[in-house]
Amino acid sequence: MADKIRIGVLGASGYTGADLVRLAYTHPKIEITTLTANSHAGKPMKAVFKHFSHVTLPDLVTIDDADWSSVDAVFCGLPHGTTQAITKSIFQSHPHVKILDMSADFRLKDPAAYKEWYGLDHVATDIQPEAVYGLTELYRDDIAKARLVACPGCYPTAVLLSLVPLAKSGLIDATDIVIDAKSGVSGAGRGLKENTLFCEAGEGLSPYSVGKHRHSAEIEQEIGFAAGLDGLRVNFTPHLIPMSRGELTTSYVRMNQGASAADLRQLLIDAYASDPFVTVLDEGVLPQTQMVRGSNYVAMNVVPDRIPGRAIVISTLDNLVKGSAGQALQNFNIAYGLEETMGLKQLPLFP
Ligand SMILES: NC(=O)C1=CN([C@@H]2O[C@H](COP(=O)(O)OP(=O)(O)OC[C@H]3O[C@@H](n4cnc5c(N)ncnc54)[C@H](OP(=O)(O)O)[C@@H]3O)[C@@H](O)[C@H]2O)C=CC1
Ligand SMILES: CC(=O)N[C@@H](CCC(=O)OP(=O)(O)O)C(=O)O
Repeated sequence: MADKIRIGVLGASGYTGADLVRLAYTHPKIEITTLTANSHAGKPMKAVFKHFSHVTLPDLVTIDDADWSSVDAVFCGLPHGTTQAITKSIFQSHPHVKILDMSADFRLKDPAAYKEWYGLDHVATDIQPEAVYGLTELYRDDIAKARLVACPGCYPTAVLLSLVPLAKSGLIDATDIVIDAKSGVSGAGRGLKENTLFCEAGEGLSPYSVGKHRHSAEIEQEIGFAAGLDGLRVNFTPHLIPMSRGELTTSYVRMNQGASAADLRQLLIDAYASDPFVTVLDEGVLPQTQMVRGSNYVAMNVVPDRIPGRAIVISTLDNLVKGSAGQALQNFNIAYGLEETMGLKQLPLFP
């Protein structure tokens, strides 16, 4: 392998693309060669983002002007729906390129489910079977062999890391899960949206997409696989909170006969004993977004519910790092046989 792996980033003028560039810039095995944008095409990165004022990066170009033969890997931070055609084109015309997609377009295995949740026909169903769901800690072996990695959504990453081992073990009843989730505003992307304006998102807390958020489909798919259940349903309610990054999910679960919250916690400790980015906190210590901000870490814990037979599982991550760009880079490291933590070792930012 050449000393450096040349990467392109689709959607580098967006939040996930820019955070990928931020992390990749100091990665010892990466050379950033191509950055694309839509409305910002033609501009230097430092004209779009103030935090890139100190470094030299390629200027933003349109997707049509990018040369894919000069990259080895592509990270994709495009809105869902705009990802499929370009991914398929690169995948088929440049067999040496690996693609790490941060959008939702290749996460759902069933094209009918994609149509149901995203309201669009999938235009790359022929390459969908090649996509590996990029929840690193659960699919590491498949990611190592994949050319197309569909990185999970930010909420599903927090929820699934904390619940899949429990659902798989049978310690919880996978058919009775209620998830209360909260996200910082960057989760909605950089585009102008009225509910994300400072005056409208600040000093407020808003539930949204109640009973119909599209991440329900991903969560149900993966917990369903883990529990061996078809047609599983979960209750998932997201909220927008006035902070720029970070999210926290609180899952209310019913335990199967005889299990305790301590058993659930011990199972998570054992499941993630050798995973560098998953921290099961000490007994009684509650996850907070401040534990993970700006880092690839996930912090989680389990506490007993006052209602007998129930437990509360809390998980937190940074939506732009472990929830998207960081996990994509972690998957890139695995796909290229590099140390999994390369470029991702920075501790959370505090305060
Ligand atoms: N934000 C988050 O926390 C997370 C986001 N994701 C997913 O990652 C993807 C990117 O999200 P995010 O970075 O937040 O989004 P942003 O809205 O911040 O950025 C979108 C990027 O895509 C470009 N773009 C938009 N439309 C087109 C188009 N038609 N053709 C080509 N390029 C286009 C934009 O270019 P320009 O600005 O120049 O117009 C920009 O670079 C989405 O699929 C999102 O759902 C996944 C996990 C977490
Ligand atoms: C606060 C906020 O709006 N968050 C986004 C989640 C971002 C994400 O993970 O989106 P994808 O699944 O499309 O990749 C949302 O709820 O839609």
